[in-house]
This record gives sequence, C-alpha cells and structure tokens, in this order.
Amino acid sequence: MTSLPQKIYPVVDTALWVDRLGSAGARFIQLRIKDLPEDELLAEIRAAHAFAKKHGVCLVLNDYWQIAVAEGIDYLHLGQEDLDTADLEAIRKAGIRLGVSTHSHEELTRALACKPDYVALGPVWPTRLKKMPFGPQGTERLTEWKSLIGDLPLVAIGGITLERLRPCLDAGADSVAAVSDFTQHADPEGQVKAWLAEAGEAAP
Ligand SMILES: Cc1ncc(COP(=O)(O)OP(=O)(O)O)c(N)n1
Ligand SMILES: Cc1nc(C(=O)O)sc1CCOP(=O)(O)O
Ligand SMILES: [Mg+2]
Repeated sequence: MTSLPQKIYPVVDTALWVDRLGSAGARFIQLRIKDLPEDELLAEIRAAHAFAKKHGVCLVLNDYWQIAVAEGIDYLHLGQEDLDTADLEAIRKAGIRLGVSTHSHEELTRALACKPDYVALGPVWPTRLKKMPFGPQGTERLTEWKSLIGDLPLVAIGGITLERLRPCLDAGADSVAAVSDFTQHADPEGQVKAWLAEAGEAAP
C-alpha cells in the first residue's frame, strides 16, 4: 500500500494556487475546478501541472478523468457520481492513482470495490463550500473508517481548520484536506507552513 505524499492536502481552484501553496511547501494538492469552458479548463490544468512539477508537488485532479489520463496527472479524485461514468481500467492502465469520496457505509463499499489508493471521508465538520446531503461525520467516524480500511490511506475533508487538523490525524486520518482554511486565509503561504508544523511534517 503506497502512503500519501503529505499529511496536509490543500484543495484549490486555480493553477496559481498550486504555484503559491507549492512554493510554501505543500506537496499534495488537489485542483478542483468547476464550470470552466473546455479550452480554458485544459489550459488551467496544464498550467497547474507545470507548477506542480516545478515545486515537486504531487497533483490530484478532481473529476476530469479523461484529462488526467491524457495529461499523465499523478492522482485523480472521483466522487460517487463521477464513478458512474469513469473508465477505471483506462485510469489504471495510465498509471494514475485514484482517490474516492465516501460519506456513508454504502459509499465506502462501492469505493473499496474500485481498489482506490485512498478513501476520503467527509464532511467531518459542516462545510460552507458546497451543499451536500450528508451531515457532519465527526472525528469518531474517521476512527471507524480507519478500522474498516486498514492500511489503505484515509483522507479527512470538510470544515477542517488548523485547530481541527490534529484531532483528525489523531482519529486516524493519514492526510487532511481543506479548501477555505487555505484559500480564504489572509496569509495562505503562512497557513501552509502552520499546517505543516502542526502535522509534524518537515518543511520541504
Ligand atoms: C479529498 C476530497 N474528498 C472529497 C471530495 C469531493 O468529491 P466529490 O464528491 O466528487 O465532489 P466534488 O468535489 O467533485 O464537488 C474531493 N473533491 N476531494
Ligand atoms: C469538496 C468537498 N467535499 C466534501 C465531502 O465531504 O466530500 S467537503 C468539501 C469542501 C471542503 O471545503 P472546506 O475545507 O472549505 O470546508
Ligand atoms: Mg467530483
């Protein structure tokens, strides 16, 4: 079982964020873009990929499995709805690692059948980023998930802040993902450094 590149996992929506947070020491970053025209989308993903290579960041692309395959992106993140249309064999053949979202036991069963490289559980706390039909899971659910998936890496997401990072790690998360706590922060680069210190990760 391969371990994840870092205990902190910022999720961002532009290539520029990959450059900024990568320069601050983040080494595992997800590019999550919604609603961009196709030509702009591809250009943004390519720019993010170039910034990721520049900083030695392991890049995760959200949703767009065909582009991940075509561009040779390191990881792909898929939710349960994304799984309906994704070609998992093509993704595997391309050597792309896979993360899958889960919010319930049923979703975990489906995710595990995909033989992912990590499973994400959320929302651990309420999130304002998107509406979802699932209430907060709490950190106890992280511990339950870890006991169910064993060595398979577990990612925590949803409403996570610097103060909530340690409780997630202590509950069994291998890496902790957040959007707002990085991109809405007054000092995003400083926040990456604070998260790395709190996670006990040496600054690269
Ligand atoms: C690390 C991580 N966990 C969960 C998600 C959510 O994925 P999904 O359910 O497909 O929803 P969207 O992000 O596509 O709106 C994620 N992106 N990353
Ligand atoms: C994109 C996403 N997926 C979630 C899930 O539970 O699957 S929670 C979430 C948003 C996380 O944003 P923030 O860190 O700002 O709360
Ligand atoms: Mg998705």
